[in-house]
Amino acid sequence: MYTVEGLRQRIRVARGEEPADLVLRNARLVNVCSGECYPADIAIAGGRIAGISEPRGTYGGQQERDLEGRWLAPGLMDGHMHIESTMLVLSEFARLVVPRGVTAVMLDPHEFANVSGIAGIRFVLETARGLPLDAFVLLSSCVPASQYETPYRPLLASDLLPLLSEERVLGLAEMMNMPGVLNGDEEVLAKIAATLNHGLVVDGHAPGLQGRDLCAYAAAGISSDHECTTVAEARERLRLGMWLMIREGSAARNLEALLPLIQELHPPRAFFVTDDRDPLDLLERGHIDSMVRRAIELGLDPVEAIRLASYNTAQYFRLSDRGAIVPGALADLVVLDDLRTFQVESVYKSGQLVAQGGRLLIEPEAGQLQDLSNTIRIAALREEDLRIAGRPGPVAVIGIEPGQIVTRHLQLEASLRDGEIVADPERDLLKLVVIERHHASGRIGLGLVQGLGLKRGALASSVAHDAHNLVIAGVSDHDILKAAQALAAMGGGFALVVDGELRASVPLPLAGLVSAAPISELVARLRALDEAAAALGCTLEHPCMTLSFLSLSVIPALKLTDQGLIDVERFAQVPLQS
Ligand code: HPA
Ligand SMILES: [Mn+2]
Repeated sequence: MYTVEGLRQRIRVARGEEPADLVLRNARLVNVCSGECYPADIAIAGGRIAGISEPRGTYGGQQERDLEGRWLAPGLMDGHMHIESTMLVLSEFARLVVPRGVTAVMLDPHEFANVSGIAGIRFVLETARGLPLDAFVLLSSCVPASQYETPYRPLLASDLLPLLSEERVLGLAEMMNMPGVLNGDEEVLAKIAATLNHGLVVDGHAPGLQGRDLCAYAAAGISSDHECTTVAEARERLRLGMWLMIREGSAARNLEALLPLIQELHPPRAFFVTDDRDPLDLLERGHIDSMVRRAIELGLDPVEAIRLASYNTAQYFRLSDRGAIVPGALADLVVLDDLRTFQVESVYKSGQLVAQGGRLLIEPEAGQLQDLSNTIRIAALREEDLRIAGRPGPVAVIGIEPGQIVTRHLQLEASLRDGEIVADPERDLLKLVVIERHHASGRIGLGLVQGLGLKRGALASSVAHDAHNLVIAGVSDHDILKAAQALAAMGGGFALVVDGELRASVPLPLAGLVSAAPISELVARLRALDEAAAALGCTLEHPCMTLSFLSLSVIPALKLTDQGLIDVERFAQVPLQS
């Protein structure tokens, strides 16, 4: 909020007519606007940068700090992420990433929106207050992701319209419904038009789109894409004036493949995003800081790497008062012991020292956690509800691709017992079920999956993109049922059941997606579950992450939802045996 008084103070401080609140002396300023690094003093007033002078210059301040020649960079920003993938509430997320230099994130809360509708989006807006980082929201554009998934309730343009005026809302989130755009779907275009009329941005999600369809997608006002996996795709989008979001998530990792294009074109319309980082990855690899570090390791100029994680992101979202160390900008600053390895010594948010030596110095407000618990509502189920009648011959099987969210569409010989299709652990064929959990309808999708490796028991998750019904893979119907009941009792999360007993679990009681627990506790339980699953033959490093994407009906090739088996390439529901 600008005031006459605030502007007047900044002018007088910049002219040296009154002391700054804080002067950072003897810095090596990383200037993302000019592309240079040079010695400077920085005068800060009212949380913003007032003036910049030669080192040991004439600015004086109420507080002064000699940075002793350390580098000073703008605060880092993540231009597209889902807080739900971290399984943390925003206050715990901030505790982890602010000491790494992150001062702003742009969130798409579509997981919360699928489970709790508008209340889910408002939950994120509420818990974004009082944090030492700025959490912005882009409104979830595709709830449900497709007509083949059943969320708590669909979100219409009329639902989103009131939120477009919220201060922290920057636009419409990833428009996954490409057919809806190209076919001129009324609801889809109404959401886009309302967003553009508010002067806000519309994020894209256009894997594989090209040529005239990509032109049409861009002509509809969609201005970015984070789904590029090749230089050719990225180049085509840059040529059309779209902004290139370079993604490095826990599963989808595109930085290394796309960096040669950045080194060739140095495009101003590109910036870093993580999309989905799980808590283990956040702890072990880091956040956007790890992308800056990796890009520099791969040969990118450090100033350009930092610009891709700060200034460019701010420019895309039309946030002209952040992303660079220039007069008038927010004093969101990162002090670095080393530029090339991006070793953070301390972090300032709006001119306040908020982190030093890897620790947060202020206690983030947890925010009132609106009641997003008790969101698992399933009907009373019996083992006979899980039975699959079958006959000898081929059956459709979802083939897991380790480390990917895409799957293969397999046709394998069915294993039968008494006229029923059953799991066959010797062939790594498990039964896969998706149980509708929003309205206790009793609807169940039934299928088979290969690639988990589990030889006994059942693994269950209430994180099941995007509608987040319960997805469970298991050897016996008894354990599958017990695992569903265990999830309901926890209010959601992950559960591993063997011989009817709960062997390991990770409670995620907020919407069945997130926990308010500290990351250390969450990571300990995730690791214990991974180890217990490995002891039962599981071959994937993080099986629950993989399990959670087996129901996503917009990512190829074969997926299972509460409505049944979905051939994503044909975009049609298909039988197990044709
Ligand atoms: N991550 C999480 N949710 C999603 C994605 C994704 O990549 N695509 C569609 N929904
Ligand atoms: Mn999702």
